[in-house]
Amino acid sequence: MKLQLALDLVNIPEAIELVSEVQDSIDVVEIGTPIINSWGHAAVREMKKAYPHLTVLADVKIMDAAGYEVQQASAAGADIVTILGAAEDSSIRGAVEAAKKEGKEILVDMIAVKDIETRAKELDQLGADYICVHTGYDLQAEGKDSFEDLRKIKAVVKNAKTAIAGGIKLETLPEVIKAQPDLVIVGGGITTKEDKKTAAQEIKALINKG
Ligand SMILES: O=C(CO)[C@H](O)[C@H](O)COP(=O)(O)O
Repeated sequence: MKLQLALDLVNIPEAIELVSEVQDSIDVVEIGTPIINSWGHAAVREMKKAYPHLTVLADVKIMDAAGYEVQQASAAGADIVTILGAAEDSSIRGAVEAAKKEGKEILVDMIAVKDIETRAKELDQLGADYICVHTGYDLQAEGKDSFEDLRKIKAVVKNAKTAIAGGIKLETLPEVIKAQPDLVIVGGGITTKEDKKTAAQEIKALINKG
């Protein structure tokens, strides 16, 4: 199990500064959608330049023109690029093809997908590298989580790696670990803490215990 730090509500210098505190505990650093919407691919480029040893994920949440979008994010330095599970199959195929060509990976975000099991099976066949269950901020505010969805996709996915995102913190991590995803994505569970280094270390230690 790997740990991905999601950076959403910071600017580029703040993102780079924050990673300096936690880099020893994380495997992947995510440039979140709000950062990319505000500052573009420059955020991906700057992060990769600052931490070439870290895997950088660009959370561009692609919905269309997938091959082009993957190629642009890859050129900026992204190692993993996200696309929405609700996108057309042809877009998923385009994203997977473009990523393969660049030696990158695709993470499919299942946010707002209603029939998680059926779509996860299809995405697995279409060659997704990761399939990620995700409770976005708006549903987190209604008290929802993705633990049950993770168990559902784990039961049907044969080739892709699995991931989970959305409101995960130290207290809820044991529930996540039980389902054994390949990638655990944590944003606020680290970034909102006064002592981010310790928060990341504690989360990583629990993940390493498995
Ligand atoms: O993609 C996202 C929101 O759309 C976030 O990056 C993801 O939900 C992880 O952040 P948090 O742990 O704070 O929920």
